[in-house]
Amino acid sequence: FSKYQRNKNVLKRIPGPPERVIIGHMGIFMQDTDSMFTRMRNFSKQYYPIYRFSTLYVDIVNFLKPEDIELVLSSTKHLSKSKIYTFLYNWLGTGLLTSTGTKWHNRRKILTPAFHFSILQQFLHIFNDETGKLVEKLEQECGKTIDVVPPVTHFTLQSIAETAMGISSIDERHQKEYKKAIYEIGHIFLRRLTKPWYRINAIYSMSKLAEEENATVKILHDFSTNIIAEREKERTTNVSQNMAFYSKKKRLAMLDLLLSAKNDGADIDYEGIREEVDTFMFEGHDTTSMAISFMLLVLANLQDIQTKILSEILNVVGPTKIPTYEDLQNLKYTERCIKETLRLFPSVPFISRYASEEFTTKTGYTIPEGTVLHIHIFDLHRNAEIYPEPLKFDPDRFLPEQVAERHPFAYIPFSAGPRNCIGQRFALLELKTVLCGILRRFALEKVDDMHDIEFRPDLVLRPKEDVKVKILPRQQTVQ
Ligand code: HEM
Repeated sequence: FSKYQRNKNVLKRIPGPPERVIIGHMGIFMQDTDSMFTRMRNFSKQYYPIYRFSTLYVDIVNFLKPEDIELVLSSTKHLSKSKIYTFLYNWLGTGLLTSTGTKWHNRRKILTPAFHFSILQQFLHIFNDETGKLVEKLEQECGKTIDVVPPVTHFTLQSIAETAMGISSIDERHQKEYKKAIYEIGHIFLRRLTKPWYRINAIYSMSKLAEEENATVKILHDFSTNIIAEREKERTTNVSQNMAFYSKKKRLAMLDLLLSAKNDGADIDYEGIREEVDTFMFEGHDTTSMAISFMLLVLANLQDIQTKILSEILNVVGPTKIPTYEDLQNLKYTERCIKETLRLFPSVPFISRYASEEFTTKTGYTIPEGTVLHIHIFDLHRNAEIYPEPLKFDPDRFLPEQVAERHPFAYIPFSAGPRNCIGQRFALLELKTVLCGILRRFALEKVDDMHDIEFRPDLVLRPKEDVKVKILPRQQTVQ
């Protein structure tokens, strides 16, 4: 890399000379995607608090300071996602994650009630049942070291299918195919991203990679189409039971809400429903799966934290009782540990927007319209200026008095502002439920050091290798 100024208008210090500009030559794109994650971390350190990454075809400004991040995320002007999200269109269409403008606004309005707390309360028994099944599965692994990601992913996939989609279960074969396709689509996305010539649709569509993408998307779409068909069948054959399931206020879970909206003539057709099913199946299982897996890794590493969480669970819920919604709300220490896990291991490590008009950052740069804006959640959360000893796992960082001292945009695992994560309360509830189930039955022991974990670039924060934890039967002596 050479560090120099390319286009004075793109990133302009006010006052003073332009700086902090990296020009990427083609060499970077030819390198393997493996080192990309580490390279991004190095740039963030070297060029903090803001830098421009410039290539032949795009200018990206990278934001690392909460004050600047707030400007982007809280604004109603920069709500559009950047061009890289268009690489997901073949699979996700323009569902809630990828859409813009009126379409996004209307969909968000339709879908928000599906995550109301009265709906989430009704999901709790599903989280509890699925936790029971996960615990049974782990029981067979007692005494062994396992990669926790596969069983946890099975749990989160089953949970999102049963809750948001209202499906009773997904058979093992379809689950396997779907999980494999999700890994593949992430890999294809990355390979396309790092090859500039694949930005030109005409070239990409003739490539071997596009062929691979189409085959993978077919598997993913078959999966979502089956879910919709199954739910439609269940709705017509089981009307009275369905009505009893939902609250008297007639709030519906996600897929039922969309099917009803379509039947009532709202502006959504079958394709529209499928893009949301694809979006929510993915966002609703992969993010939580990584969060739970990293949480188990942290607890296996830090016995004192594990003991304290278990102690809180035993005091608030008890040794065997199935947790109620209220119990879970009272797990305050556990919640702080979940937050600290998502600080160190944010399931979505970066997000990207498009500047729809010129603005000036708090750090003093003019960002012209059309610039791609990258927000590095991973680096923000590990910034030593904001979080002293950033690698230290310290749940007290989330005590109200400590939170009050930080900038509100210093912690954004669920993004923030109008386009924040619609599923964040769903995720917290799921995480707390599964922790209750696992920690009361098993003691987790360290295998790998949590700070030795290396990541690979993907749609979510993924480890390069397994997340290994040793599972032992718990002697419930902690009080
Ligand atoms: C620990 C778990 C989770 C984390 C860390 C997380 C994080 C995020 C982040 C950072 C975004 C912003 C993405 C962007 O701007 O590109 C987002 C958006 C979104 N999330 Fe989550 N998420 C989690 C769980 C969930 C769950 C459980 C669901 C669904 C049940 C969900 C559904 C969505 C959707 C649909 C969006 C797009 C929202 C919009 O643009 O209006 N997420 N999530």
